[in-house]
Formats: sequence, C-alpha cells, structure tokens
Amino acid sequence: MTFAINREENILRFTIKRPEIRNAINHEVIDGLEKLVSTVHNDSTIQFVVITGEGDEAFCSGGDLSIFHGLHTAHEAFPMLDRMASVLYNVATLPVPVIALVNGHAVGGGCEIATACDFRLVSSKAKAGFIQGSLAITSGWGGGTYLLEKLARQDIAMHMLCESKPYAADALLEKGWATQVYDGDKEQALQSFLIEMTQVEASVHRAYKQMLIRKWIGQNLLGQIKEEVKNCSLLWEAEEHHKAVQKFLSRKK
Ligand SMILES: C[C@@H](C(=O)O)C(=O)SCCNC(=O)CCNC(=O)[C@H](O)C(C)(C)COP(=O)(O)OP(=O)(O)OC[C@H]1O[C@@H](n2cnc3c(N)ncnc32)[C@H](O)[C@@H]1OP(=O)(O)O
Repeated sequence: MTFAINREENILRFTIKRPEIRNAINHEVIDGLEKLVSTVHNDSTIQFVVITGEGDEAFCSGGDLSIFHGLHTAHEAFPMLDRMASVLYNVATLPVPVIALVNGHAVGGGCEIATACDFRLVSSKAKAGFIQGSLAITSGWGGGTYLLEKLARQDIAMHMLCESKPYAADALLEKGWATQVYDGDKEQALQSFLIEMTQVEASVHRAYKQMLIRKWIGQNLLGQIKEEVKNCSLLWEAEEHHKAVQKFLSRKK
C-alpha cells in the first residue's frame, strides 16, 4: 500500500508511503485521498486532518513522472489533472482544519498539496516550490489558484510561481507560505501546534472552516481551479514539457 490512513484520538492522519521515490503521487495515493475525504465526512468526531510523507527526505515530489510521462496529449493529461484537482479541492474544503506536516521537500504537485491545506508546519531542512515551470507546465492540481488566494502578497505568490524554484524553509516563512518552521522531530512540532489549537472547541474550528468554504464558493474558486487544470493540460502536450521530463528521468547522478 502506498498510503496509510491512521486515527490517533480525534486526529486523522494521511501518510504518503513512497519514500524511495520521494513520496511521488500515483493513482493509488489519489484513491487514498478520496478515502480520506469520505472518512472525514462520515465521522463528526474527527477534529483535525494531518497530511504528511514517510521518511525524512520528502513530503511529496508531485506527480510520479515515471507513470505520468506516459500521458502525451492534453486529452490524455486532462483526466489525471482534473481528478487530482477535484480530490484536492475536497481535501481543502474538509469541514475541519487540515495540516500539512511538511517533513521534507514539497515540490511540484507536492507543493500544491501542502498549499491546499489550511496550515503548513515545515521542517527547517525542507525545501518547497512550484517547480512546474522548469518542466514547461504550470501547476495543474489547483495549487497556483490556492497560492494566489492564500498568500497575503500577490507579487510574492506570482514570483514563486514564475521563478519555479524550491525555497529553503526560512524563505518560505518569510514569504508567508510556511505557517511555522520547526527544528528536529516532526511529531513534537505537530504536538505543540495541536496543544495550542485544542484550547478552542472543535465546533469553533468547524464554524471557521465553513466561513472559509463559503468565501471560496462565493468567488467560485473551483471554477478558477478548473481553468488552471485546462491550461496546464494544454501546456502538457508541448514538446518542451516532454523533453524536460525525459531529462529528469534519464539524469545521471
Ligand atoms: C503533476 C504535476 C502537477 O503539479 O500538476 C507535477 O507534480 S510536475 C512536478 C513533478 N515533480 C518533479 O519534477 C520533482 C522531481 N523530484 C525532485 O526534484 C527531487 O527528486 C527532490 C524531490 C527535490 C528530492 O531530491 P533528492 O536529491 O532527495 O532525491 P533524488 O532526486 O535523487 O530522487 C530519489 C529517487 O526518486 C525519484 N523521484 C523523485 N521525484 C520523483 C517524481 N516526481 N516522479 C518519479 N520519480 C521521482 C528519482 O528519480 C530518484 O530515483 P532513482 O533513485 O531511481 O534515481
């Protein structure tokens, strides 16, 4: 199994379990995120969702290029991008706070997943970034739309997207992407964050989450995400994209 869903008291944790390829996303992990969403909707006692990656190296390195490089045309790429974008919107709009425990690098689609979460607790050793531009595509799972929505400074969000490079944890904090940066043990970092959060009733957290979701429905965030998906799938079929992916997959270390 390439993912795990575990419950610890009122916290539901989703772990991507592919550390050997830096927790890249395959179809099974997408199925797992769908399962996570339905579990939360069917259980009103859950108070928090945590998403993380196994190991110390990576939170998530985005789409599994060894699988997804098989998608050539816009027509072929669109269903994968659209499915993951819908699943991620369902994660972003869960009725409880969703925490990305960014234990290691979060790049490409991995950065999109973390950006879709309400909070990002970031290891001081992690780097994160929307590197899709270096593969001649944009974000395609809604991450660009979330970034432009969530960062207080639009120029910084645009710069992150256009520069298309990974940033160190301190820079991510400065840009307003990281909620907190932690040194050392990820479980301790999560624990301290949750101790503060649980001073307030879970019903209050749920009510604030509804406020956020209403705002996004009002501005048709999902419609904007669908446009991001369409644009990305058009760029996907260009020769430049396929060449860049091939270069990554055949690089010598
Ligand atoms: C779908 C789309 C979207 O946004 O919508 C995307 O996600 S596009 C973005 C797709 N993601 C990427 O381009 C990120 C590619 N990955 C990286 O930049 C890097 O691997 C880091 C994540 C920074 C980790 O670097 P680090 O030096 O620790 O590890 P490494 O590069 O040696 O990688 C270890 C092993 O994992 C594999 N590996 C790493 N990321 C992978 C990925 N996304 N898909 C498939 N394989 C991947 C490497 O080929 C290598 O395999 P071997 O051990 O066999 O050599």
